[in-house]
Amino acid sequence: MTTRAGFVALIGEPNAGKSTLTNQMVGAKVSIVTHKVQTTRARIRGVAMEGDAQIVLVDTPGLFKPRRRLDRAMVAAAWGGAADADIIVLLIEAHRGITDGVERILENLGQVAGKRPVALAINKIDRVEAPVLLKLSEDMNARYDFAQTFMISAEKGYGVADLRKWLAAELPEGPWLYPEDQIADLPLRMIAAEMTREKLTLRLHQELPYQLTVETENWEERKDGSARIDQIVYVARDGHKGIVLGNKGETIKAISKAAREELEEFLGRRIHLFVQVKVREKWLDEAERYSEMGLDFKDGA
Ligand SMILES: Nc1nc2c(ncn2[C@@H]2O[C@H](COP(=O)(O)OP(=O)(O)OP(=O)(O)O)[C@@H](O)[C@H]2O)c(=O)[nH]1
Repeated sequence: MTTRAGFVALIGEPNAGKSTLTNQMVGAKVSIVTHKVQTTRARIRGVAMEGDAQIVLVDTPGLFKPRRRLDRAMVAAAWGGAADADIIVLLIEAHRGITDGVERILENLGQVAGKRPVALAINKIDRVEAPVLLKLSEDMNARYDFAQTFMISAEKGYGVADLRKWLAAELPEGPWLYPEDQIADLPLRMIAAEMTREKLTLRLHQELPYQLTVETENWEERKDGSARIDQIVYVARDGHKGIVLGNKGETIKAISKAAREELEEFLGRRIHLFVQVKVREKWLDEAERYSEMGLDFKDGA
């Protein structure tokens, strides 16, 4: 059997539908979809199987105009993800057309992509009429030599199977990157970490969440059908630890409770969630950890 495997980077403006598409392709709620922009900080990988191919989806943060230091790092991260990938998929919104943001992406695309194939996925086709869609497809293809154009609705699932099939066929031959029996578990651990991170984002000062990371360290199934999940929130500084813990641990307790409730609803069973907060010194300098998460801070940020 010839197997194929590789990385597919989804790039696009905030809200283009990258998380929705990842979830649709993988078949599980891997990254948390919210109506707020720029919620996806780290690259969250979902693994989609298509025949003998393993498609590792890299869900990049939205590409947007950098303002602050961390914003610039996030843009670098988004492009970093694309630069590492075997295939790039540029996701745009059908009803918004070629926005300034899309223009900016197009400007850099050739350089980042090099010889890698770039597919265009026009998303949210449920929101426009066919002539608008065809015109947009023509205009985009006049600006860049896309390997293929897909018209999809990530939300409704239209066109997603075609995209997945095409990606599978384009990926290089090679062994799978994740063992088959781990694929089901992998997204769950990420989902659990994402849920906690989302609660942290909602609860804390807006700057802080970008500087912390949540990892699911342990997942233990219990005989009574419940599961014990241990997570660690890594922060950059001692001061941040205090903020995350809150007065007498109030903040972290509230966050854990909210995350546990969402997890229980998502999984449909009882969950015992234990969240610890730890300082990872020089977290911002740990290039290795960043690249693990898909964040690349080398770009002068
Ligand atoms: N009508 C319609 N809405 C969609 C479709 N796909 C996604 N959306 C909506 O668009 C919004 C943004 O989707 P996300 O998947 O969060 O977008 P994203 O690109 O991951 O956003 P960031 O992570 O912030 O960069 C959500 O409200 C989705 O429900 C679609 O095919 N049709």
